[in-house]
Amino acid sequence: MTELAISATGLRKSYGDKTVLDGVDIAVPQGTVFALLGPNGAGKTTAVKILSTLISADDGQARIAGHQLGAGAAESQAVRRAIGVTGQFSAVDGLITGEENMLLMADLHHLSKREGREVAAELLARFDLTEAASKPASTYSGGMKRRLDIAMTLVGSPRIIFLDEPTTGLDPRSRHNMWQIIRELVADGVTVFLTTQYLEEADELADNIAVLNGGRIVAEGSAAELKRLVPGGHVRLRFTDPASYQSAVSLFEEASRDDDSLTLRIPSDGGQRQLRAFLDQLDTAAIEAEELTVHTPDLDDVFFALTEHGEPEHVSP
Ligand SMILES: Nc1ncnc2c1ncn2[C@@H]1O[C@H](COP(=O)(O)OP(=O)(O)OP(=O)(O)O)[C@@H](O)[C@H]1O
Repeated sequence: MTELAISATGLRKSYGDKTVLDGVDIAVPQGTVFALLGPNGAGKTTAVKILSTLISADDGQARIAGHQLGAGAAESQAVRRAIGVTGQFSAVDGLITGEENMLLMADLHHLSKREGREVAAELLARFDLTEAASKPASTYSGGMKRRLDIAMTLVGSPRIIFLDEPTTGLDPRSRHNMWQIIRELVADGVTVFLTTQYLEEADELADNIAVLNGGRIVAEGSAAELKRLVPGGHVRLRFTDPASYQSAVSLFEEASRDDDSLTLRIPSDGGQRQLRAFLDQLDTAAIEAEELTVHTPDLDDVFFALTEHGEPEHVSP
C-alpha cells in the first residue's frame, strides 16, 4: 500500500456554537494531488489550518508526514519542517523586494548566506521572477505574488504543500501557469493538498477530490468517479422556429423544456446509439433543430447535486 502523506480521522472544529468541521476523514497518498472542494465558508481553510498546525482541532486524529498532530511540540515542529503552506494567508512582505523575501525565507531555514543566495536565484528563475527580483513585492501582479509565495515555500524543500485557493482571483493565463507549477511539483514527488472553489481546477489537477459541505465530506473519489455519482448527462436541442419546438416537445415527452429559449433537455448517456435514435426520430418527424449539443455530467453537476446550492435550475449549455 502507498504510504499516506496526510491522514486524518474524525476531525472536528467549532467556533462557539457553530460547527465548522463535523467529523472529517482525509487520506492523501504520497506524491498525489488531493483537492478539497467546497462552497464559501464550507471549512476548507479551517481544515488546512488544522493539518498545517496553525490551529488545533477540537477532536480527531491526524498524521502528517508520519508525525502525529497534537502530540507535543516536537511532533508539531517535525510536521512544520515537512510541509509548506501558501494561500489566503500569504507570507509575502510587500515592502521588500522579491529577492529579499526569498533571502528572509532562506534565513528562517538556516541556510548559509551563499546557499540562500543560490536557492533564491534558482527559484526566482524557475518561477520567472528574475527580472522582477529587485522590485518591491507590492508592485507585483496577483500572479507574480502567488508565484513568489510558492517560491518562498519551496526554499525549505517541503515534501507536502498545502495550497489554499491558489488561483482565486487570477486571470486565465496566470491560472494555467499555476496549474503547470503544481504539476511540476507533483512530478518531483511532492504531495499537494489543494483547496478550491473551482471545479475545473480540481478536475485538471487532482487525483482525488473530496467535497466538503455542512462540515462533512459528502463525496470523495476521482473526478471520473464523482461524475458517475450524479445524473446530468443530456442532449440539448435548441430551436428558432416555435412550431418545430412544439413538435419536438410532443415527440420527446421525457424532456425538460425551457419555453423562453425554445430549448429541450433530454436525459441521455451521450452514447452513439442513443444519439442516432434521437436524430432518426427528428428526421422521421421532419423536425429541424437549430442546434444539438451533448452534455456529459461534469463536476458542476456533482457540486450542485451535493452541496447546499441544490440542483441547477437552468438548462446549461
Ligand atoms: N476564527 C474564527 N472564529 C469564528 N468563526 C470562524 C473563524 N474562522 C472561520 N470561521 C467560520 O468558519 C466557517 C468556515 O470558514 P473557512 O474559512 O474554513 O471556510 P472556507 O471553506 O475556507 O471558505 P472560503 O472559500 O470562503 O475561504 C465560516 O463560517 C467562518 O466564518
